[in-house]
Amino acid sequence: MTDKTPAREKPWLFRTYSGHSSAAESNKLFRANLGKGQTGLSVAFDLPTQTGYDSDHVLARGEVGKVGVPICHIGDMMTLFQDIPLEKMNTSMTINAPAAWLLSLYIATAEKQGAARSSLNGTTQNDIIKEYLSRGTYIFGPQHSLRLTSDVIAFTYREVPKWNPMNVCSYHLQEAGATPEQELAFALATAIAVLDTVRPVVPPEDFSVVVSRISFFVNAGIRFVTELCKMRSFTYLWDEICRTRYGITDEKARRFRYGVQVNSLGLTEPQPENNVYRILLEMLAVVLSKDARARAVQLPAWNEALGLPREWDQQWSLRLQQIVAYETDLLEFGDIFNGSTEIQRKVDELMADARDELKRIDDMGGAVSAVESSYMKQKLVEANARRIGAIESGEQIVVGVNKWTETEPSPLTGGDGSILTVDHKVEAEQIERLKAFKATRDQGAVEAALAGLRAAASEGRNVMEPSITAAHAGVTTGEWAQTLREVFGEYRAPTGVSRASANTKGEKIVDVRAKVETVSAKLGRRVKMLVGKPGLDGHSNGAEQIAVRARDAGMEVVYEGIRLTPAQIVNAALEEGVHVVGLSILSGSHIPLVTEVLERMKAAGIGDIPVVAGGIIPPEDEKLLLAAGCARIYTPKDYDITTIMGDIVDLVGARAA
Ligand SMILES: CC(C)(COP(=O)(O)OP(=O)(O)OC[C@H]1O[C@@H](n2cnc3c(N)ncnc32)[C@H](O)[C@@H]1OP(=O)(O)O)[C@@H](O)C(=O)NCCC(=O)NCCSC(=O)CCC(=O)O
Repeated sequence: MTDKTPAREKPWLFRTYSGHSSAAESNKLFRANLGKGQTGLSVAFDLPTQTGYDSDHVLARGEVGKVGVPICHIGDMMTLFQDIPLEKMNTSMTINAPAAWLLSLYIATAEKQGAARSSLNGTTQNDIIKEYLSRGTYIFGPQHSLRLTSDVIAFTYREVPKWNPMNVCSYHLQEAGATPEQELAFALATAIAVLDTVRPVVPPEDFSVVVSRISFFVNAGIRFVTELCKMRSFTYLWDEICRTRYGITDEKARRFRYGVQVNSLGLTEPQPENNVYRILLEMLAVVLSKDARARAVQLPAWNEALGLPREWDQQWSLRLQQIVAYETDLLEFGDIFNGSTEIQRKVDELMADARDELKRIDDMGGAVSAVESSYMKQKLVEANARRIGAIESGEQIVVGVNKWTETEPSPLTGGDGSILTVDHKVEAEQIERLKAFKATRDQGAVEAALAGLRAAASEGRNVMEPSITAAHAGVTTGEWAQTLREVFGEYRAPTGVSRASANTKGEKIVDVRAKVETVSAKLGRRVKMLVGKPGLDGHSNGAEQIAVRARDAGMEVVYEGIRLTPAQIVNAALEEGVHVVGLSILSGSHIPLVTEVLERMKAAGIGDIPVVAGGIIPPEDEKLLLAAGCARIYTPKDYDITTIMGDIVDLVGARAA
């Protein structure tokens, strides 16, 4: 270093998406991560918490503490942030349908720590539109959900002014297969739907501040030059929308502020060490251009396609960010792409396509109509089908997957313990703690708080203050959500599968179609497959692609969407008279859920119908499931769906014979 070393920009926030098992375990993990130089926290909640159920609910079975931390009440939240002063932290909470509730617990916890609401920094994800399209943790219908989002926004801009009440997410759309143009258009259409909902409920003079608090959560895939251009396009388009649609004159209020997690969909199970390169390239897309730089980054771990990452795996990802920020000279430069005609050409192209798509959605009546009519979902299912088709045909190269698959044995993945496994005991222990907590509550205060919440929800008043009162009174996550379920009702989003066409090409699908005809002739009716998603996991891409391809192969397909109980799936198999059942589970709860389906099928007298399962299933679990009676297991390495279809028809054919 010399005297001439230029001043460095402040780096973005460093986070890792973490949380599992229990509040106490997750607190330990948070403090360890902060000790390693992480500058913010990103909380992963388990699926029961994300869908508004307490750990002792029947639907929570097998899911407690799996993909995140279970938070049932203020006691759990206080444990989660024990010895972490919230007034000094910048916390992201990936919470959507019950965002108002988890924010209330967070505020109540801060208040117990002696911190003022106004000091809090952070983000509640709170983007329900993409839950219908991709993540699947919605509870209520679009109108009621947007009203809750709008309540959070209208509350925070006054009471918690540094809080980001929502992150409009294009991240999960890319995980569902979205093209860069779709990511731009669908996310911006979502932001418009939210602002159009909140505009009438805030005084006009406050609207510019409200707009300035809208922030985004974006993805970055491996085509990193296009992704870099996508980020620049987002910045220009958001500025344009704020100016022209909302008349925002303050330039600062129009800034495109975004956080990032880079792509998980493209991480490979074969030769997983190569994912480190992918993650670095993807990160460059969001940090290289200063004028469109991410303000917060979290990176997936190299082994995410294998299972849950361990602390060391997360540390390796954090170190990658630190090397880019502190060892390279990146932060010493202004924008290194301004003036590049090639970059601008691509940006203009992306913006033109995104504007066309935005106009189409606007003409349909906006993002909510485009969800309800299943337009957006169908487009995503089709885009993902094209992506998978290109990998199958070899048109899109994925190193180690469809090319250069030969490999030396990896020293990183050998033996047990190369991924994190959550102890099965955590569920029972969490339920015990919940029982003990409930026993200490003032029941009168709980009931009064729930009555206050119900009244606010049904009378159209902001639910935030009553929710904070409920948090202090010891109301649980399940009680809060159940009260609102009773007022708003529940919702099932369109699957987008019935109208999506796959149009698979190549000889292999022609062979499978012929096989389906032969087996159907033998059966005397068309081969019929049930595609089921048991449990609370809402990541439905796999199930959708199987359903679409099975239909393309000539099968009749029953797919009723996410979050079904094993009992409902077995009922559907009986009623629909299917010949094969395919189950998809990505949350790690495959053992209890698949075995329950198998047992119930036996009990219902249809135990001879073949059951196949797909998901992130480690080899040891694969053995257990095959021993329990599962006919086939598919994991991310089985990327060729047409081959899977061939396999499935063979299974049905063998049974028919
Ligand atoms: C978008 C942000 C980063 C905004 O955060 P903050 O409010 O803390 O930041 P900020 O104050 O807006 O910005 C920080 C600094 O950058 C400056 N700044 C911001 N935007 C700027 C811009 N466009 N141009 C120039 N400067 C800018 C600000 O003035 C400020 O500077 P000064 O400091 O000088 O004032 C946030 O919402 C966030 O962290 N989002 C990501 C959340 C996340 O990680 N979610 C994980 C989801 S995990 C997930 O979904 C996993 C997958 C799954 O579960 O399915």
